[in-house]
Amino acid sequence: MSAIFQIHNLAKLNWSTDANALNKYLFSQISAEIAEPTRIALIGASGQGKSTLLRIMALLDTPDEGDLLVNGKSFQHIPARQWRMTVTYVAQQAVMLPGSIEDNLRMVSKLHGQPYDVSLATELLEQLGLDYLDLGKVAEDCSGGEKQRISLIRSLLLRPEILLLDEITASLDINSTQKVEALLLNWHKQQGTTFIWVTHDLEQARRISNRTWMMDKGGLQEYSSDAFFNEPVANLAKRFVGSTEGSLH
Ligand SMILES: Nc1ncnc2c1ncn2[C@@H]1O[C@H](COP(=O)(O)OP(=O)(O)OP(=O)(O)O)[C@@H](O)[C@H]1O
Repeated sequence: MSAIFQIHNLAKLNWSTDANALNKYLFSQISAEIAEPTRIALIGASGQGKSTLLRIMALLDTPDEGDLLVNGKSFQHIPARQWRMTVTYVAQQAVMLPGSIEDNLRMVSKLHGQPYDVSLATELLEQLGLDYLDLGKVAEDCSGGEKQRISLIRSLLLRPEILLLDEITASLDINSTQKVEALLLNWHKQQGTTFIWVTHDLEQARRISNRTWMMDKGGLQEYSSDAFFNEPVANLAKRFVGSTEGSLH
């Protein structure tokens, strides 16, 4: 049986035209395989290309070299819209579609020709503490944290096989962050959805993952989260090269 997701020798050229730029590539020779449903924390210092890698995985940006395969099929043979129903990106800055909150929740299913699951939407709104919202409210008028959670629900309604989560709790308070983490851990358990979650919060990375991918110096290293986070903090810090943002307490 094919792996759920494969990355083969992926590279993205550095767009800097500065002849003195240190590296030709933002990242290169990135390979990884997800053989079974997995919870992955993607960590690394700012500017390493974590968001760019996720966006390429969702075909929102193009790789300069290499291949991506979902269930054994290359991205070159799958229409982007179909690909994104399987590999769905949730952005850090949630963008609301025009219309109401309900329009937003319905619209994505409509765009992808899937029935709108109203009971699931209601359940997810409740689990994320959004059941107080008037669904007729203009989505654009919601707060940043509300938009973030609406956008996550919008993506979950597609029931993708792989969720790419880009710092999705960065604008949330602790209470809402806990709700998002609990919902996604439960969703993974119930639905077998793989997620790759970019976070700068190493405590969060430890809580939500069983594998850790670390981007550093243009490459990607893979670890078991148990092994990675059980190391002495000093070693961890050394591995987290160049980063001043890791916050393991
Ligand atoms: N071809 C490219 N595509 C995207 N970014 C590029 C490219 N070439 C150079 N860059 C630079 O590399 C960095 C990539 O940013 P990106 O958001 O992917 O990194 P990140 O690891 O997610 O950072 P952060 O943790 O700060 O969000 C940016 O500084 C961008 O200007």
